Amino acid sequence: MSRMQDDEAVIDEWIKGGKDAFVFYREPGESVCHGIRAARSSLQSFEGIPPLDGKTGFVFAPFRFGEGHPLWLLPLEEEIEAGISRAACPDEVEAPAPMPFCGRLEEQPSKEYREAFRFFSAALRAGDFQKLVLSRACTDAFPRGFSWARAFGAACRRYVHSYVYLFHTPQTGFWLGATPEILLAGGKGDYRTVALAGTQFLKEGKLAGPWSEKNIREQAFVTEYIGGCLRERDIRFTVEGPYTATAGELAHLKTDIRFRLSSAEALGGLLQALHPTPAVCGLPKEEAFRFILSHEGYDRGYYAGFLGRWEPEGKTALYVNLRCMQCGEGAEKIRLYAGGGILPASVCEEEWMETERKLQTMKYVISKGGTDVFG
Ligand SMILES: C=C(O[C@H]1C=CC=C(C(=O)O)[C@@H]1O)C(=O)O
Repeated sequence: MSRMQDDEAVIDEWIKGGKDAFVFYREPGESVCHGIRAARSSLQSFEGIPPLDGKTGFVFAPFRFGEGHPLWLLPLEEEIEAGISRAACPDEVEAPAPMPFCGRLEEQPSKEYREAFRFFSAALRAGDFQKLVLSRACTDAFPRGFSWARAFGAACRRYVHSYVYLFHTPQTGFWLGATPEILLAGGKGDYRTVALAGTQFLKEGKLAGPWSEKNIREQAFVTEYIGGCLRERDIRFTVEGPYTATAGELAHLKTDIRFRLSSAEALGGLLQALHPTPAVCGLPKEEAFRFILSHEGYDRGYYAGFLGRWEPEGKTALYVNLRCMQCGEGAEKIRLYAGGGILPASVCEEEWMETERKLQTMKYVISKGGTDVFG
């Protein structure tokens, strides 16, 4: 593994170098980022999780397999480490420095969102589901002089508690995200996952009030589901939480769940059971998954999928693909994604505003990726 100086310079070099596929990622709290690149010919794609057994690499998986969204596996052929370049301005540091709003918050839900919400809400009130996650996508223009490398650097500096990544293949185009949610991480038999749900917006770095019943219930569903998955497999676990965890200008309720796995083979089966968690799907899971595919009204693609290092005999660190954006090869606009958990008592306008706030995570990064930076 070679060592280099500055993340933005390396990323620029890799993009210009024309290598087919690469990823840069920065683990929460780390001060270095890691890069992996591979030629198109050594990229592998699979239609599900089971083929991952016995393999290693960097995984990029969709919410739903099929429909032109396979799981991509980048072999660990060429790896580097790079330092994160320093903050150019003070707002590029997570709270307490307030984040400037990037564009207007759209207060009125779109027609499509309202319609989908109506369906989701009716099914919840009829008692068909305990919880459903409704999400949406929107587009944004590239600012002048936009650079993926600069955007990645800004995300690393701003979202220090999140997993930040920039992924590219010719088939997927660019994806960039800053996610607060671990799906499955660990090594040498010791693993952990989290139950993350419920959202509040921070005011000057602090919670605006106590957590509502709705948020507490929404998060407890996730903890219960994960606990059930582990119990079914006779895996003993410990639980810590829920406690408040921050992600940029947002706060969530989080429970840490730790356990031991005696064999590396068990990891694939557990991953299959965990994905998609009720933090991005709903309960009961299979029915909620089908309901989302039929009624959400758009294709999530790799949003709410998962990504990260997959080394069952070494270190595995997979995250849920939240607070992310994408640009297909040659496309002129960026597509951003956000969603939120809905319960029977949820209010359309409030849920919409939650997605607006979540979208700010990437809107900030987009604006920082341009040459006309504000702040
Ligand atoms: C689905 C998303 O967030 C999940 C993770 C944390 C809090 C959530 C919530 O409050 O609804 C969601 O479950 C998203 O950011 O798109």
